[in-house]
Amino acid sequence: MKEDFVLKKTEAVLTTCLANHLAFYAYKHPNSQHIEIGIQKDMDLLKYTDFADLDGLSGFVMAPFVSTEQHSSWFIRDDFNFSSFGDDEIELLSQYKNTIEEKEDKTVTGSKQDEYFTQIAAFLDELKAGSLEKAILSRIQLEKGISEVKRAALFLQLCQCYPHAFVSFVSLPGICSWMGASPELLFKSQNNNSETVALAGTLPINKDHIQETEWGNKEIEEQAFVSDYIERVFRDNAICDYEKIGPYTVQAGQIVHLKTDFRTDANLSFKNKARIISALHPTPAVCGLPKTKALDLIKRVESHDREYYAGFWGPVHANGDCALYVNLRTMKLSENHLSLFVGGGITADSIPQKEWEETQHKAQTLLSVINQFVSS
Ligand SMILES: C=C(O[C@H]1C=CC=C(C(=O)O)[C@@H]1O)C(=O)O
Repeated sequence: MKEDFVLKKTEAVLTTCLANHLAFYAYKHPNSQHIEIGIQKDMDLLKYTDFADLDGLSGFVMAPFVSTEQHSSWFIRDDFNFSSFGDDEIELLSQYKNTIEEKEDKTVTGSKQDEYFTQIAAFLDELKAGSLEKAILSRIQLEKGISEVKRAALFLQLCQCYPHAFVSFVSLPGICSWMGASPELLFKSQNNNSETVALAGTLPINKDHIQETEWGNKEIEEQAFVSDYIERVFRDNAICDYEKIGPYTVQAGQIVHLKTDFRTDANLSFKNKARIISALHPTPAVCGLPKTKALDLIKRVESHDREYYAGFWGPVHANGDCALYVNLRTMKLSENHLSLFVGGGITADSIPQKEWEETQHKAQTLLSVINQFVSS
């Protein structure tokens, strides 16, 4: 009963924010159903270049895959924070309105299947020549748009369907709006404990007991690249004392991944954390190895701008704690379209058809929920 009341109120708050063009974020952590909402009163959003500049602030970051003039790293202040619901908040919220109108994204295009196969062939040429070990190829799947009035309900449904994911919805009126259910932590720090994960390798679920999943060499190797990279970042940042658990199999919707957890209680200043975050991002789970060569290949071959896909997002607290997740299983919401961004790690052993199917499975994470709204 109380739960229903909170859900209704959450939906009403988000709907009011959307109607009044207020910049907001909403999210739930993995393994929690508690939804946090933060709303900024004005459109004076903070563009930051160095995460260290956010020291002492409380709000939410949304960082792109690569910072460009069009796609900045944003910080949204939590002028209103609706973690506990009183009676007067919606009333209070109605007093704030931005006049910015959402622009229709005219550049929006999906990736065609034959284009994906041409691109993967270009990736494989480079990988087989040995100039790099792994690179992530992504594509955009275009779907029909969801009207603004249904977006809050869509977010709540995603929260329900993916209890183990970081589910998030960010709306920056006149700039962009994204929603997703990420299985991948980039960096979390709470009470002097810091964690990250190496998540890579994908197979469809086909067993009742996921721990019995039989992983092939390609997946084991691509996940090991990410683990090795994290250990290198820890070493470079003088973190010698850490716990490493895995790799083990985890479920993310109808697919499974290999995951290794890394935890340390090393005393990290906010500056240290900022340095580690910028070294981790973009990890070899979304970019590749070596990082600069993979970035170059992605820029040359992919025909779309990744924007905030494979960037990171999450809350930052005034005491220096943060919980940042890789922006995966995600979509950009435009007036007439949903752009689902999906990708996968390509190595010299990749089989193009299998990689294509993997991106289809990943798209299902959001599609299975979206479809309930399109038909309703
Ligand atoms: C790049 C994506 O997933 C990454 C995370 C887990 C498994 C992955 C893989 O098996 O390729 C990717 O590295 C995506 O979902 O778009």
